[in-house]
Parts: sequence; C-alpha cells; structure tokens
Amino acid sequence: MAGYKGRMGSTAAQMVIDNPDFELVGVFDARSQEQNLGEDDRFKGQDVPAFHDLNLIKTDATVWIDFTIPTAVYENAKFALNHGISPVIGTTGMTDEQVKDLQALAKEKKVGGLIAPNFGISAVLLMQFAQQAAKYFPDVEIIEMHHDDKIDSPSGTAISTAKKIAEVRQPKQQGNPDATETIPGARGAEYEGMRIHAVRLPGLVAHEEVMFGGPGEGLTIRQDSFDRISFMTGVKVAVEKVNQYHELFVGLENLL
Ligand SMILES: NC(=O)C1=CN([C@@H]2O[C@H](COP(=O)(O)OP(=O)(O)OC[C@H]3O[C@@H](n4cnc5c(N)ncnc54)[C@H](OP(=O)(O)O)[C@@H]3O)[C@@H](O)[C@H]2O)C=CC1
Ligand SMILES: O=C(O)C1=N[C@H](C(=O)O)C[C@H](O)C1
Repeated sequence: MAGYKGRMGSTAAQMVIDNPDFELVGVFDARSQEQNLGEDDRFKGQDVPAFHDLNLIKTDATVWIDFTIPTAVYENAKFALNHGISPVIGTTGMTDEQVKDLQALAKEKKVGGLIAPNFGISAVLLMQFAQQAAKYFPDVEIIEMHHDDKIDSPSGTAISTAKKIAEVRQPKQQGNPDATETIPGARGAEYEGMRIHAVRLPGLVAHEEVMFGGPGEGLTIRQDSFDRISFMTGVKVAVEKVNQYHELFVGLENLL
C-alpha cells in the first residue's frame, strides 16, 4: 500500500485489513520514519513493515496499491511491474507517455495491472453516460469539484471524461470565435475544444458535472463522492481480479 499515510492510502489500507481475503504485507510512504504500520496511531496493533525507499523494499506482495502523488507513481508502478507485482493505481497525473510505457512493460513482464482515475461506480457510470450523450451534444463543459488539498488539476476523472467524449466527438471549438477573456483563464482549460473547469473548496470530497448544450435544451450529468469509502468497492474488485490478467488496463470498467 503506497501512500498509506494519506487520505486515500489510509482508507485503502483499512479496507485491506478489514477484508479476510486480503493480507496487508507492507506499506510504503516516502517521508514517514515509521518502521511498522503499527506505529501509526490509526493502525495500533497492526504488525506490517513500513518502507520509505523504493530500492529497499523486500516483499512477497502480489498487488501494489498506489494512492501517492503524480511525481512518484510512475516509478512506483515500474518497480511493481519489474518485480512481478500487479499495480492497482489510483494516483492521477501521469502523462499519456508514462501510461503507455507502463502498458508496454506490463505486456513484456506478463503482469496484470490497472490504472483507474476513479474507483467510484458513480464516476465510472458518469463517464459512460457522458460518452453516450456526446454523440448527440458536441458542445460540452466539464466541471470537476474537489477538496482544496488536491494538488493536480484538472482531475484525472475530468481528463478521462474528456478523452471518452473525444472518442465520439469531432474536435470542435465551442462558443464565440471572437470571444475574449477579461481575466485570463476565465473559460477554463481546453481539450479538443471542450472546456474543463476545476473547483477547489474545503468541505468538498470529489464531484463532477458534465454539461451539454444544444438548441433550446441542455443535459447535465452529475456524480458525487461524499466519502472516500465510495472508492473502496472499486479498489476491492481491482485487487481481487487484477492478477487474472497479463496487461495493464486503464479504467475500472475493464474489470467490471
Ligand atoms: N482513482 C481514484 O478513485 C482516486 C484517486 N485519487 C488520487 O490519489 C492520489 C492521492 O490522493 P490523496 O490520498 O487525497 O492524497 P494525500 O496527499 O492525502 O496522500 C498522498 C500520500 O502519498 C505519499 N507519498 C508522497 N510521495 C510518495 C512516494 N514517493 N511514495 C509513496 N508515497 C508517497 C504522501 O506522503 P507524505 O504526506 O509524507 O508526502 C501522502 O501520504 C491523488 O493522485 C488523487 O488524485 C484520490 C481519490 C480517489
Ligand atoms: O484527489 C482526489 O480526491 C480525487 N482524485 C481523482 C481524480 O483526480 O479524478 C479521483 C477522485 O475524483 C478523487
């Protein structure tokens, strides 16, 4: 469990501990000085080795769960694949090239893995519904909303949503071609003509709206994660199934 000190990593570590079919055999966090998970007040009584240096990890783990940071996840996933450990990656922010590299490595090593920008069922369905709607409504704006500790934007879920829409939509510049921004950035990020907006506020967890517009009508699709427990069903499914495969999938829907 890489990132076990964090919001998602600690939630996922608890899910693994609580599941009689799983065994938590190690935790990894770059900055923590703990030698054992049990030193963390949230996990008193646990006896699980804690690692802090990728190169010093010795483990018989079969699955590597990663909820870390965008600048660390690629090397973490490469380590896992090179050691025959199936990565279950929730961490967002990798480049398309990094993902392609990991997929090639997984094929070479014949190790199954999953990168899922969102393990929430509501988010997986939102992305599928948005792709369906985009066939009829090419004008779309994505508004993702998260807690104000999130470091990356737009969210991996919003980027994944835009990519799924782009699969069924011709690139199209939206709005007035002569439009100007009185304040730079007012129209948000742009992806193949679509606009993506990132809201960061305390009190939020993870939410996304996809707004479509057409002549005289509109369609809004929304998903909400009110608690990080919402991601755990997807993580559990991924941990149970990923070893059955010999390639690295992108998107939880590939395992559902
Ligand atoms: N796919 C999904 O369903 C979801 C994905 N996410 C993604 O998960 C990631 C983590 O989110 P969140 O838990 O909120 O973030 P946090 O900042 O709470 O947790 C990140 C953790 O990673 C640790 N870390 C940093 N560098 C390394 C490293 N090199 N190796 C191991 N651990 C490291 C941090 O340690 P330290 O604090 O000591 O620096 C921290 O404990 C983000 O990319 C987010 O987008 C979040 C929710 C759902
Ligand atoms: O940082 C978060 O919290 C989340 N990040 C993921 C993303 O970037 O899409 C998934 C979810 O939205 C929560």
